[in-house]
Amino acid sequence: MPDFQLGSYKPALLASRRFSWTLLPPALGSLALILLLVVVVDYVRMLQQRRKLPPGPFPFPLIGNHLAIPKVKPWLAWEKWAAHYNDPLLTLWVGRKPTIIVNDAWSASDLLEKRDKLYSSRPHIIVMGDMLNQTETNQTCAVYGDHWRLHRRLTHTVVGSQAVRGHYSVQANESKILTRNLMDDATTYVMSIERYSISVVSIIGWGRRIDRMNDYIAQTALKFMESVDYIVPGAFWMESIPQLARLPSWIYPLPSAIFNGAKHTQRYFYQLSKEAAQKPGDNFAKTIIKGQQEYGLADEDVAGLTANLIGGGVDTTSSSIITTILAMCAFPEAQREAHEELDRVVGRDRSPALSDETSLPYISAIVEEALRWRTVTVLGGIPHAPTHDDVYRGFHIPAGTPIIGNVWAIHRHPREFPDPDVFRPERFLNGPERRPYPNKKGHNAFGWGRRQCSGQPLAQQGLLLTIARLLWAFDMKPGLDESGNQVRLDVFAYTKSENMRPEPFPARFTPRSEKIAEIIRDEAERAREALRIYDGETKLTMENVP
Ligand code: HEM
Repeated sequence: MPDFQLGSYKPALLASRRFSWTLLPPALGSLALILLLVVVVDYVRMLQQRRKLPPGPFPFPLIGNHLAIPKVKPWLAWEKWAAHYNDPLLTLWVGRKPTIIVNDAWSASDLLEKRDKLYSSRPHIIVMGDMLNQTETNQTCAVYGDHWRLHRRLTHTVVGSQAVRGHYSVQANESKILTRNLMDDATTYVMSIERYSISVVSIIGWGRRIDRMNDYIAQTALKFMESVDYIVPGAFWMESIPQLARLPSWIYPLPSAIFNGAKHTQRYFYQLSKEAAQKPGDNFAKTIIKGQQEYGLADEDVAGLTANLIGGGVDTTSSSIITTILAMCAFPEAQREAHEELDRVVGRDRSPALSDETSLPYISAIVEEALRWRTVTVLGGIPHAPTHDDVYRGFHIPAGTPIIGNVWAIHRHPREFPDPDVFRPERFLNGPERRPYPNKKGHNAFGWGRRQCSGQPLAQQGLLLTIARLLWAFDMKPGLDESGNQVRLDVFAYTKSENMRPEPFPARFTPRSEKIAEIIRDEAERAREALRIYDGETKLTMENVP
């Protein structure tokens, strides 16, 4: 009779000087049996834990709901699943661990705003965290604690509400150039908007203006931003089975390829910051490099702090502007109201200025509605996680559980936003269309509680001044097809990225008068002169970084 006990085989195997194949099948059998037992015990644990968690699809052992999670725009399915289970909270098993998806504003606020002392950490993230070497060194992924606080404080010095007043003229000048670019060539309006967003943060971060869209840093930045999709549950097997990330590279080369690439990118951003520190004038990189020793920052921390200006601020801002253009083309009555307000407050003989901001409530409402209507960060950026176990509505939420706000569902809930796909700035005016919402702002485009977007003041200031200027300048209309007919716009045609934006659509930007066209040209020229102090090239590339 073969012996199926691994324990008794071990000495036999070791003692045997010549390997005997006859021993292998029973040994493997025993191993398989033990593994099976481990899996069964673990599955029983999962199922017991599941009984105390919010509802959700039934998980498989080891892989949980990995196969059930749609690989494209999963937020659409989660909105439906929450309705199916009749609960705004939904549990998904990413491998052996639960993730909670929150599908309405009030539950999200209960957890992430009212209990923000508990829910302001981040879960252990394998790909975007460990693989990209960001778990310890980047504010976006760092766990709640002193190191994260230091990062947040430093970021605040450059994009906090006080600091951003100092960036107004850079944003205003770049938006004047953007307006002229749209007037001159509507076919490249998306690229012009991206150049504008990158240039603003590049000047603030490294003191260097981006003049061309094919600029090396701009292109590197755009590539860098693609990593935002690494966070979507179900995107990587490694997230479901973290052990895969520890396999030797000759078996599974992906983890080390990602890690080495990330280290290289961090070296690049560090060197870029060191280079910027030598420039005349102020920039964020200079401040951080100067304080590196005093704050005890590793080179990777410096890279993270500076690169976050791009990672956080470029795609988000560009996509929100493009969304607003889509809304203006698709909902001309909102555009008419905006023009009426601008004509009344600003007139057509000068462009809007900082002092007009408080007198343009409808334009402000357009910005808020655009952030609500098609929120760029459709899953609220990066998941939160509680630092301790918690009980909410009788559910037991273990420490470290990823909590994802499904902003797609939250911002389209008909209770808060009737006819949610209709663009109605009136929702954000203090009139009858304003519905109760758990926070004063009336939406969560910038996240929740202590973790909410550090760059919000910069983003809001830039969006308001840019949208006001574009609306003052142009009649925005859908582009024309080959037969000269206006194209039909699809307000649901959005990319599948977690930082979503409209699929490309043609648009026309017609100056609202001859005089306005003249002002656009004149202001752009003067803005270009004012920004000349930030001109300059860098020889540093990813290929030659030391
Ligand atoms: C329309 C523009 C923007 C939107 C919609 C947006 C949205 C978000 C969201 C949803 C989060 C996650 C919040 C949470 O976890 O609760 C976030 C975090 C963050 N954002 Fe933004 N963001 C924008 C612009 C910016 C800009 C301009 C910067 C910097 C220049 C920036 C830097 C950051 C940083 C550093 C974090 C991490 C905060 C932390 O974990 O402590 N963002 N953003």
